[in-house]
Amino acid sequence: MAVYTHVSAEEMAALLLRYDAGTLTSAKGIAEGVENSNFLIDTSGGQDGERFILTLYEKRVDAGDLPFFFALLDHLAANGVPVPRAIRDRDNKQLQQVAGRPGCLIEFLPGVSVSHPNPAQAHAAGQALGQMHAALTDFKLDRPNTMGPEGWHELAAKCSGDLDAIAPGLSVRVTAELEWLDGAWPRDLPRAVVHADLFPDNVLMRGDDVGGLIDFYFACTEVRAWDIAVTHAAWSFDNDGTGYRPEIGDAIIAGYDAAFGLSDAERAAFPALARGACLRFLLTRAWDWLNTPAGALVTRKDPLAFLRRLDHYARL
Ligand SMILES: Nc1ncnc2c1ncn2[C@@H]1O[C@H](COP(=O)(O)OP(=O)(O)OP(=O)(O)O)[C@@H](O)[C@H]1O
Ligand SMILES: N[C@@H](CCO)C(=O)O
Repeated sequence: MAVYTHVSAEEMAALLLRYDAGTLTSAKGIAEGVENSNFLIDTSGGQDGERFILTLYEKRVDAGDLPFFFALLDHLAANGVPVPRAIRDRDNKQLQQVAGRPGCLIEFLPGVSVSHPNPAQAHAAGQALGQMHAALTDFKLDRPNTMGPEGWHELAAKCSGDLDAIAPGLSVRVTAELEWLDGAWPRDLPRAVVHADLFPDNVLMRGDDVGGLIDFYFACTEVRAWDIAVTHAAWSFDNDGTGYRPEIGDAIIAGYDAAFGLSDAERAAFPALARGACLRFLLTRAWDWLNTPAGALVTRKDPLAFLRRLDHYARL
């Protein structure tokens, strides 16, 4: 369960006083996620009550980047992409301090995250990613990718020999992969702001349709086709990283093609982009595996599930 910071009912009630959102009727910590603390908040607002998400930013989110993320969500929502906006309080402020941390009240979107997507859902997710990229072609802000090629080197150096405690030989494998990616990374492809973390748990489905895209806190300026590689790697395998599901991978690409499309150069670079995606999640999961505080209410994610995906893309 991702709740790193406890927020008392009194603190939540006091926060709600800043908004035209009614008074607190219930609050629950949300089980999913590993990065931030999230709470489901119900209030007496509206005709039949209103529902919100309260997010407290932890770990990898730098509070200085929050204005970028909020502007991105506002831009996407204004262009018809189903994303949750950060709500403005009566003073027009989106960013708050809650229980000593940066936090924000966010629109609640209906839908569920699927853990074993079907091809229609994968097609819809690929299409939603393409629509998001289309809507971002005129988005003017930039944010460097802290989880890009340079970040992988830094993270690998910080984990160093401890990687072998996760799996014997992992350290050598990561070093070899970094070297390969240094040579193969396609630096000349078009760059844009990308989501960079569009896992199934960040897509809220309503049946086979996309009801919402959430969790933009790794969004950054990067090779745009990296986003489709991340999404492909995240969706197209069983959760433990075995069993590539070609019908899912193909549906993701087909959905994306229908909404935005990949150039020949982007298609040619796909194996390298996908290997970079796998290394990114292997390394962040490995770091978390080795460093999650014992008392945190969080379920660590398996780094080796992305080593197995990496093996798949390396065979292409
Ligand atoms: N705007 C929203 N509307 C509805 N549910 C939401 C919303 N934002 C978050 N959630 C719920 O909270 C869960 C955790 O949110 P989120 O994925 O943003 O957390 P995180 O810790 O940043 O996760 P991750 O590990 O994927 O980076 C989601 O899986 C979803 O169930
Ligand atoms: N989506 C990521 C967590 C965010 O870095 C993972 O599953 O490892």
